[in-house]
Amino acid sequence: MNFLDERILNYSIDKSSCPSKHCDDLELFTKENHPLHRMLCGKLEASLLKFLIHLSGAKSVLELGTFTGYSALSMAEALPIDGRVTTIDKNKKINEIASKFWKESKDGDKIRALFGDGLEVLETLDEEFDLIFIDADKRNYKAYFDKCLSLLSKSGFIVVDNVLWSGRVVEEIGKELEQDKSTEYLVEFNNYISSRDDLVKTLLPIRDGIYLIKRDSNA
Ligand SMILES: C[S@@+](CC[C@H](N)C(=O)[O-])C[C@H]1O[C@@H](n2cnc3c(N)ncnc32)[C@H](O)[C@@H]1O
Repeated sequence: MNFLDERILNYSIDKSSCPSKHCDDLELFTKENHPLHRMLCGKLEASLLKFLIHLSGAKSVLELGTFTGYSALSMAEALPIDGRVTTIDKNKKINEIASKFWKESKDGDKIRALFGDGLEVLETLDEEFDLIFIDADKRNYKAYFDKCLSLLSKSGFIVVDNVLWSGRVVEEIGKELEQDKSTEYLVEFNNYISSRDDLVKTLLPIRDGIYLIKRDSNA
């Protein structure tokens, strides 16, 4: 869900540095060919991810939830030549779309795709990441976060998508909107993050809610 009026969203996109035409083609292809295209992070969030990479000088990015490879390619475009995006997804089939578009992009060879259950694949990694983008199943958000924190470089940060879950996180359980399991996981996750004094965090009501989190170096 977008919390912004569509005209304001489009105006913001128009005034931002957005992913390339190649990413636009991938986004369009996904919209025309995949029933779950709403899972795409979209232009404005991709623009924010790119900006954060430029701002922080991140070189090593980890993503949980590749889908058709849109956010991975957007982030790869912002990385220096020796930068790398490692992206994990359990669904190898959708990844065929990602691979096709990545191969056609000059930035595609910065992307390494790993397949399997997110938590299991995370256990196999023993390197540090400057930016970690969590955008997979909501059930495992807390477990992903805890593991990802241990893989973060000293000045690294974590971006977590969909934390407002179309606004359901503020609905009272049993009232108006039927609370689904994912809402419960997200409410728990958001409470967990906000309760931790060792973290600096800001929750942005952009698109479906984006949590930016890093260790508090003063704590
Ligand atoms: C919201 S989509 C990712 C969208 C992508 N980041 C983008 O913006 O283009 C979520 C992805 O998480 C993957 N996923 C769900 N559960 C998973 C799990 N347990 N392990 C790994 N990937 C998982 C799904 O297959 C899906 O492709």
